[in-house]
Amino acid sequence: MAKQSNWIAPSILSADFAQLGKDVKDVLNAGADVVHFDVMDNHYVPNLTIGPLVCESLKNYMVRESLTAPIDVHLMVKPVDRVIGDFANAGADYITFHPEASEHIDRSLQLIKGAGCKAGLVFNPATSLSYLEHVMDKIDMILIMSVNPGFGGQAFIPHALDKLRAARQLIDASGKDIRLEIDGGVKAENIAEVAAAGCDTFVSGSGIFGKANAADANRYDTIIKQMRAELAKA
Ligand SMILES: O=C(CO)[C@H](O)[C@H](O)COP(=O)(O)O
Ligand SMILES: [Fe+2]
Repeated sequence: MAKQSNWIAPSILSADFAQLGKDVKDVLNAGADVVHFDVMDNHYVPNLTIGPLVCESLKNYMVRESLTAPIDVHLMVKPVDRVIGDFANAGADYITFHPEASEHIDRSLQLIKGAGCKAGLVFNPATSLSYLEHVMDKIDMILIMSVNPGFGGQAFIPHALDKLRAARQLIDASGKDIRLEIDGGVKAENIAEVAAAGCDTFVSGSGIFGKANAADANRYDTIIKQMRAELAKA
């Protein structure tokens, strides 16, 4: 299966939550493709962020503003299953979870698909891709973490590039349309190298929102253009 089109996925973890709708609208209008929505529970990871209520508000706002980008919910929660329906009802398009956080990975995937969402597994820097062995036919996305989960603004762990290459081989061998996403420390400076390793979906939080001047409605144009230009080189 050929690599899918490149998607830039701003992580709203680094947005201004006091004006979340506006930040999302402006970054999508600048050319971003997906809204990456980080859910942290202060249990699976040592940080606490946002839940289905915020997802629903954001989805409703996006519908009102005719913004059609998918919402990509990255669950960093344990247990996983109880919140799947809540996020599906709140408008999630993709729901990904960490296999270590689920007692029954196949059941969690079934719950996500049964709720009408696309499903994916997330791999921490030290988590083996072997969790994929029996579920390749049930997933739509593989997310490789290039930082340990829990915080934005961390440095990219280079070993993630080897993991991307290995995941790309598995996807190509499966012949399935599975997106390969990276998350953590992605910036305009390293996005081409990440793409060359086989990635097609690029989460970036501080690399996008950290660069902006809050007063300027076109504040994300330059960084998104720069990322696209780098991707064109890969
Ligand atoms: O899942 C995450 C952290 O667990 C975030 O999506 C990620 O850290 C994005 O932030 P940055 O691009 O600043 O590293
Ligand atoms: Fe994330």
